Amino acid sequence: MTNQKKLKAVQSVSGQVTLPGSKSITNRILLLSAIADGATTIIGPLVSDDTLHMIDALKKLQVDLTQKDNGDILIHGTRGNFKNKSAEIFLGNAGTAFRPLTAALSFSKGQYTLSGLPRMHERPIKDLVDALLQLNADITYLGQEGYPPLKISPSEIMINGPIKIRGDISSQFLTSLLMAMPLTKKEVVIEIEGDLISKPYIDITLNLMARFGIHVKKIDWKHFVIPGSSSYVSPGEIFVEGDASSASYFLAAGALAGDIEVKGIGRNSIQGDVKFAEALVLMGADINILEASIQVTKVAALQAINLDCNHIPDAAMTLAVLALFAKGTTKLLNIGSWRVKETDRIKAMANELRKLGAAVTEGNDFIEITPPLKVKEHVEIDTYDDHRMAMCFSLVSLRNIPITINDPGCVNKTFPTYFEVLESIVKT
Ligand SMILES: O=C(O)C1=C[C@@H](OP(=O)(O)O)[C@@H](O)[C@H](O)C1
Ligand SMILES: C=C(OP(=O)(O)O)C(=O)O
Repeated sequence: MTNQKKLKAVQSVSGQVTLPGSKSITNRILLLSAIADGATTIIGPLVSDDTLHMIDALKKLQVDLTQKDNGDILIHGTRGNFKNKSAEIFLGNAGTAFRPLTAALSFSKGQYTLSGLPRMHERPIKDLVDALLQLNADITYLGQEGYPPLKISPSEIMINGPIKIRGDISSQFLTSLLMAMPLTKKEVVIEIEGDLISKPYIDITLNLMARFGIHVKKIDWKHFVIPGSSSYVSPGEIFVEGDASSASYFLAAGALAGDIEVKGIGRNSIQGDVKFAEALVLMGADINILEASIQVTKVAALQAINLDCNHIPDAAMTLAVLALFAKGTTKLLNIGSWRVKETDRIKAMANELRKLGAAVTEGNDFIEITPPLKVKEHVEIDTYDDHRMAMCFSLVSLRNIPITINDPGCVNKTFPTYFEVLESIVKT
């Protein structure tokens, strides 16, 4: 039987929410700490399915990693030389674990298989593998060509001129290559072929690499120059800021139903998804971005927007649900990558918004939503094993509309305590 979360109609919300750590930052720092020189204490990491897959993988590679009682993680770096030279690694549906490990393990002179959940095996990886093959990496597809699972075998990595990589399906391919390249200790130029999507995630990568001592030169988003003869050095302690994509649900909750302060991200966040706050302002919200928190208050009337969302692909899903309560037709553009994420998110979003009464037009890389006069009550929302579908649609309840979320456990991918935190701001 389907597991369900029945959410009651809620009139208003208020209070403070402390965000869990960022998934993108946690998984990058876990890997960087594991391949750096020295010991790193990671303060405030996210503990969720996606980061546990990275943690388990590193443990399998015999990285000395300790999860402390207070949640911090201590890692003794290997300088890129994993002790275990033969492992079968399962990574669920964690893109931020699968993609970055692919390049790092290709340079590790070991015999590894990388596999995941069936959906991971439908998510493309060819552009990353093609880039690594130019370097003489030995990678073979164990299933369908272009997709996981992968077999990685030992090889002599060779660099002859710039490495070309495509970045129009996922930015995680470039992130993977960037993070692994310093292991070669050679100066390398990475050249982007075609368009690069989700650029702010590359800035997270560059920022964190710099924290570990590698300063990459970015030239017009086309070329990335990685310095030679330097290697990653642990910063000792490193703090994980709150997850900006997770923040979007509570910022939206405030805009829909009350006064909310979201703690854990703020003015100096390194995550592109803080720009979700700007999209909310376009919809009419009153937002105050402070040093370490963001405040939002209920909007009398939300306005529809027409927005290129390429820079905030994850948080943009939250806008699609807000569109149900906005005046006019909302158009979210340049979101083609939604089709190859946890599910085909354009299709899933369109299906479920229609169940609530919205008129939805889907394109290859856009979605257009016109709200109904009255959003339907007691609708059962399917979540497609996509955490963001569950979290986004839970927001409907905050406009006094009871709703049921099917298989709510999918939130474990990035936010295991999501429904408890949501409950904590509900005013009865
Ligand atoms: O690098 C990252 O941490 C991420 C990049 C984005 O993926 P794409 O680059 O595939 O859009 C994003 O959707 C994902 O949740 C996390
Ligand atoms: C796309 C996402 O995840 P992944 O890191 O698996 O790509 C996401 O969290 O929305």
